[in-house]
Amino acid sequence: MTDPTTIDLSKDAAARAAVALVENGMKLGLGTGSTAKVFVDRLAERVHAEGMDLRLASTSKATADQARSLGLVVEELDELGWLDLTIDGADEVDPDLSLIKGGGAAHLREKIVATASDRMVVIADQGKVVDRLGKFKLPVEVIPFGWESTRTHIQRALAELNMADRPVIRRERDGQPIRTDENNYILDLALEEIHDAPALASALSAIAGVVEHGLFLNICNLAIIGRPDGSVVELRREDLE
Ligand SMILES: O=C(CO)[C@H](O)[C@H](O)COP(=O)(O)O
Repeated sequence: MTDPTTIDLSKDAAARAAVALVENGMKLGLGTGSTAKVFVDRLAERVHAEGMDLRLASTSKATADQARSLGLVVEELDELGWLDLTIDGADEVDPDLSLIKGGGAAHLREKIVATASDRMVVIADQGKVVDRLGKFKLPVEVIPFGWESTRTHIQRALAELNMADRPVIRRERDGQPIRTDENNYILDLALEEIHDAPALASALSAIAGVVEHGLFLNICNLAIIGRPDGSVVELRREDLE
């Protein structure tokens, strides 16, 4: 576990390294979360300092608002078509560059944007690197209509994979279910260890009412892991192949 006092330095190191990957003229996807927020801050500094010409799409309303507040122009993904690069955070990164995302309830748009990009780069602190996915609760975005039936289907699917859990609906402080940018609910799955992520991903995707789960498999090309001393470690997909 990373010491919380050093996390911001780690995030800043990862964000700065990611900003260095951005080239003038790129179409760029902006992620969501506290690490992505640092990246957008650093990106805006570089864009203004160098007069860079970028076209940007966002994975959430929150990031779009932040970027616009910093003087960046954010367009709809469909106006840009295909992106060169998306830079985003993650909740867990394993040695195969498989990810859990959705801690910020944005994984649906995050997955759409990342998979509409030539490359996805993850930025994170060391605390996100795990040997096996699953300690972080796996978020699953579901349609509000019939969500309790959807939860029952998820529970049955987990049982068939020898995983036991009763998914918990994510709530706001006032007790209301949180709503995603697409107005859906989030169910969080406390699985502890995911032994067969592709099987779990397929099982979840096959359930009516599930919009998207937070497993990102074979999507991330590079993970930049920031360290408190300002250095970074890079985990690359090419090194795995
Ligand atoms: O998936 C996400 C949002 O849905 C975030 O990228 C993930 O939760 C990491 O966030 P942070 O950088 O704040 O730890």
